[in-house]
Amino acid sequence: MTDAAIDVRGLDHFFGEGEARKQALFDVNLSVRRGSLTILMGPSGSGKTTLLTLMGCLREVHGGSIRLLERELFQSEEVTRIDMRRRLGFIFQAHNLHASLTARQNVIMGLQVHGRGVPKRHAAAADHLLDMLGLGERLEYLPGNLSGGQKQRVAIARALVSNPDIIFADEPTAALDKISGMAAVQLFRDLGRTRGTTTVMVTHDPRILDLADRIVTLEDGRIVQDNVRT
Ligand SMILES: Nc1ncnc2c1ncn2[C@@H]1O[C@H](COP(=O)(O)OP(=O)(O)OP(=O)(O)O)[C@@H](O)[C@H]1O
Repeated sequence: MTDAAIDVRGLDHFFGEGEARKQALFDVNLSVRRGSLTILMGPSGSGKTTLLTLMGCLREVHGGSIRLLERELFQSEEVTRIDMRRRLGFIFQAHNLHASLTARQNVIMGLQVHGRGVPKRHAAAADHLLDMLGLGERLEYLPGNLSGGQKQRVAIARALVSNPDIIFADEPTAALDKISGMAAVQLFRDLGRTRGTTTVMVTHDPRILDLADRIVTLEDGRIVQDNVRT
């Protein structure tokens, strides 16, 4: 097994057709070490989300190569991408919790969509993660009775409960206060150290930069800075 969970080579990406065609990524090269925590930064429109969604098999790769967990995504079949997505955890700003399900049930959904595990262990796994994220007292709450930051933490627990190989997160701490934001990112770091989980996270949050192993900065669709921290 190679040390790279993700290996991006010569990646270009375009949106639109004809006159409206616009290049969003230019010759991006990035190798992400297994178990590491990488932050993607850069101004609005620099291509962070485009890169994250390409690596996360949520878009088709049109030019260049992405090897994800040793599988090539360029010219891959949709069925390969679906299969790969089962090994990934996604955390987006729009947390999309089910309004009629409790915090615990929302997290269990993260396992059921993967068809993973033994059902009677699902609740224990969900409770453990919610507890680690400071929501041990809110297991039975519906999303409508949770604050924005609490909902975001439920979404984080839902992404982690299937024990993904890679976590892709877009501004996961934006709705969180400093302490819960740091705790969530610390959890990603710990999962990297203990389980080899790789995290790639887009953020503008300066409070968590010190927790990253690497900070990659994009501008106008290109990597302009790559700061590996020791
Ligand atoms: N679906 C789309 N159709 C057309 N253009 C798009 C689409 N998605 C992104 N773009 C363009 O691609 C470029 C990169 O966008 P992207 O969302 O990846 O940037 P970003 O760095 O994530 O920005 P933000 O921090 O605002 O989320 C921008 O110029 C954007 O307008």
